[in-house]
Amino acid sequence: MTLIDGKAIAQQVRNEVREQVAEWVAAGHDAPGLATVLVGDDAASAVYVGNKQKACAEVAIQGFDHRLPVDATEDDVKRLLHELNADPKVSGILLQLPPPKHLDGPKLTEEIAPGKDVDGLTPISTGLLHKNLPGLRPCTPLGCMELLKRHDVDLQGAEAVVVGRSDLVGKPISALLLQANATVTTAHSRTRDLDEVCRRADVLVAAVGVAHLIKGDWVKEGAAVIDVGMNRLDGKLTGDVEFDSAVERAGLITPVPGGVGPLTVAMLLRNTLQAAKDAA
Ligand SMILES: NC(=O)C1=CN([C@@H]2O[C@H](COP(=O)(O)OP(=O)(O)OC[C@H]3O[C@@H](n4cnc5c(N)ncnc54)[C@H](OP(=O)(O)O)[C@@H]3O)[C@@H](O)[C@H]2O)C=CC1
Ligand SMILES: Nc1nc(=O)c2c([nH]1)NC[C@@H]1CN(c3ccc(C(=O)N[C@@H](CCC(=O)O)C(=O)O)cc3)C=[N+]21
Repeated sequence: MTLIDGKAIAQQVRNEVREQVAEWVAAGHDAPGLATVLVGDDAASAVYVGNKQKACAEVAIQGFDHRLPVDATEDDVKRLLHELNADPKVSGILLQLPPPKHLDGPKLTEEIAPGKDVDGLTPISTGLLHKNLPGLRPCTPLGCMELLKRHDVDLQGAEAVVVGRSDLVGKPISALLLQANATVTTAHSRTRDLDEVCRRADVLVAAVGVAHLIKGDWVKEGAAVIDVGMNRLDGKLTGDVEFDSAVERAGLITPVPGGVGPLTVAMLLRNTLQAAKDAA
């Protein structure tokens, strides 16, 4: 059994991005810029945004940290997003989700210019993904693929099961696995016999948000298990997979924390550099 070290792989990716940013700047271009937009004062979201800004600084991407009050209106957010769309120093824009309840996150996301959509969540980016055309892909799904790639997991003809079908995670992961020639099943809350479906998986991705939903004996012997879930259980961060029992059967598995999470941030940096290059 191999434990996937997400922190170490994320560090490798960040080192690569730092070198590529340095080359880009040395060639006479402006440093790429990432604008994060946080509406309200949700503590967890503030931590995530803070991590993203720190990661930018580390690779010499310019960070623009925008905070709007919890009572900001739809027009306030749209106005800021439009300003950022027009600002040549801003290569990428990330609207932290979810916003306060009175705002519609997916609808506001649509205001982001497709070329600056480093989260890969606008309908244009989604369309490009599903047509396998060049574009910006969502960061967490990219991070999952990077982990599989760096561990040489053969996806050709592999049985992949993704549990979860959200626009942010489940659906785009399924699309990327399909493009990599896996045979993909996307399971969700209405899926019958979820345990049996999971047992088929050579590659099992859990993106649900229910602590320890996926039991150890649902894991096929030797499978690669990617746990995207981030759940608080008894004050501790834990995944969607019952790790202690799954580890007995998996060939390869991500821990939570220290698995997919760090890759999400690293892929955001890579996307920001890509956006800057595509805009030049
Ligand atoms: N590591 C990282 O970087 C990131 C981690 N996350 C984490 O990933 C998890 C998923 O996030 P997200 O996709 O946004 O969550 P959503 O709540 O948007 O989607 C959850 C999905 O899981 C399905 N589901 C819910 N309950 C069950 C069940 N009992 N059995 C089978 N399927 C079920 C839902 O099905 P249905 O569609 O039928 O309702 C839905 O498709 C969360 O824990 C989140 O915190 C999210 C983003 C990044
Ligand atoms: N527009 C938008 N884009 C996102 O990508 C987005 C979002 N909104 N809203 C919320 C989710 C969640 N998310 C995480 C990113 C990194 C970690 C992460 O770095 N986790 C670390 C440490 C976590 C900790 O210790 O608290 C780990 O797993 O090791 C977790 C979760 C991005 N999201």
